[in-house]
Amino acid sequence: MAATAAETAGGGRVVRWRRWTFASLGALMSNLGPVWFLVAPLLAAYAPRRLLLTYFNLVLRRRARRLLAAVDPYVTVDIPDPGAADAHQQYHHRSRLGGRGAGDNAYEEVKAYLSAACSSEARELRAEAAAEGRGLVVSMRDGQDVADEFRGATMWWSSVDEEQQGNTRRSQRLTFHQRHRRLVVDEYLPHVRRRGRELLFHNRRRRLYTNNKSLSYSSVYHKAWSYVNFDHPTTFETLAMEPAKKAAIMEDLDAFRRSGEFYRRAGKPWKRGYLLHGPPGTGKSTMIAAMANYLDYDIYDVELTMVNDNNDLRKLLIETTSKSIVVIEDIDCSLDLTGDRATRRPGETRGGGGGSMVTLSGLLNFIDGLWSASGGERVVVFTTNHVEKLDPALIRRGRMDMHIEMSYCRAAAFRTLAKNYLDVDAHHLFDAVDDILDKEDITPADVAECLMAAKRSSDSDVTFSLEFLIDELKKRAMENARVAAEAKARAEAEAEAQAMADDDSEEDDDDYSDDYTDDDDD
Ligand SMILES: Nc1ncnc2c1ncn2[C@@H]1O[C@H](COP(=O)(O)OP(=O)(O)OP(=O)(O)O)[C@@H](O)[C@H]1O
Repeated sequence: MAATAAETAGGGRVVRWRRWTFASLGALMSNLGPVWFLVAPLLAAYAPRRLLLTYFNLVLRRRARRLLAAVDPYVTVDIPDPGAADAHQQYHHRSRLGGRGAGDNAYEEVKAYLSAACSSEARELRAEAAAEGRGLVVSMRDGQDVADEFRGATMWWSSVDEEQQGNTRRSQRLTFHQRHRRLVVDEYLPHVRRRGRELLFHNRRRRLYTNNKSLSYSSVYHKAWSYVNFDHPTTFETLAMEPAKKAAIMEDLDAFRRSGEFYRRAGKPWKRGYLLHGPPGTGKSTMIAAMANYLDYDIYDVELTMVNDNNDLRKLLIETTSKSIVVIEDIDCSLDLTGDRATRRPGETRGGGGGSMVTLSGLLNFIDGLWSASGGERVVVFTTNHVEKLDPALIRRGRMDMHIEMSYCRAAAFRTLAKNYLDVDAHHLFDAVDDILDKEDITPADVAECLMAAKRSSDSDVTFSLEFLIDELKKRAMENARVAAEAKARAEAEAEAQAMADDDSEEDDDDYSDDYTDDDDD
């Protein structure tokens, strides 16, 4: 009974506690009523999901993946758009600067590859104006797939847009069977990028760069090069030159272009040097344009007088890109070829005024040495009107691999100019023109100028144009003869004056030695 009373007393305490607890909870709930109304469904929906997710991540994920692989054996790789406002432009900026940062170009390269692949495959396409270069870039519309066969394996590509933190992120998605994983990583993706790079390179607009004046201080905003788009129409076909000589140059360029592997194996920089020499107007600049068009290269025209010193020259040349022609025109005028300017005081040049401190050895060291480190293919062209003035160190073989003499216009070169300007292959007046050109040294520039003038006078009359040309050539021949005669007379007069001056000085010496002897005698 006592026990019962105690139990009753204990039960009463419990009941009281319970009551108090429920009463308190009731009060709390009634206070939190509206909040609870919101929180309760969230708790109900979220907490178990969260718990489930945590459990899945900790315990089941690996097993689920293994299970999934058995069920779905396909692997996807996303190549995301780096998201730059103008990624295409960036591609060109980076790739033209020697391929630095090339890792970021994967998206553009894949897009270019797919542009070629998908235009025949996908049915819903998007065409955008190329940021650089010609025409349109065709790509897949979102949700479109294209299949690409590679070494017997099928790869699927699709273009996907995904929302990420409020931004739309575009990727090119590659899907393939997991058994092709090695093939994709080792061969297919490198193949896609290589082909894409080639397409982008081919599609780009070529450029003619000129160097800006070097600053005496370094500035991140200073651009070493400025450029314009290069659209020169000259080709080897329109270049007036002996056909055999022309063919030899084209063969040499072809061999160079194909020899990347050889240069790599031999551990030599992949470069080739050409020395173009000949009188003004024989087509040295025209030849450079023809080479650039033939090789599909950019041109870097280096004005050495704008370069402070060897260090600046090095910085300048290191920024030139692969597949380019680096040109130094009139090398005999731009450099002191007989002495090393490094021995001069800063700011002192041949004439004593301020100017470039680039030395021949600086230029040669760079061409021979440092470029090997930067890789890529480069053609170096020096031009001069006076090959006889050049330092042998500059023109020795191996440095300047091919010496090309640009000569006066003879019969074969005239045929090309007649075709270019008059669109004619044969004419009875050609023999008369050949006669003059065989005897007289007239440059292709002069012949071209006469043909232009004739064309302006009578647009379609070939006979009139050739007669006009013959008259002009005769006048120039006479003018040449007059200039030559004057030069000869001047040279003879100078020689005579020199001889007289030598005689006088000999007489003075004799007088002086006589006086001296007389004084001695005294
Ligand atoms: N071999 C050539 N073939 C076709 N056109 C030529 C040739 N040579 C000269 N010309 C014509 O003459 C113009 C001047 O020639 P170009 O500037 O190439 O000569 P250059 O030898 O470089 O002269 P310079 O030494 O004065 O720079 C060219 O724009 C071109 O129209």
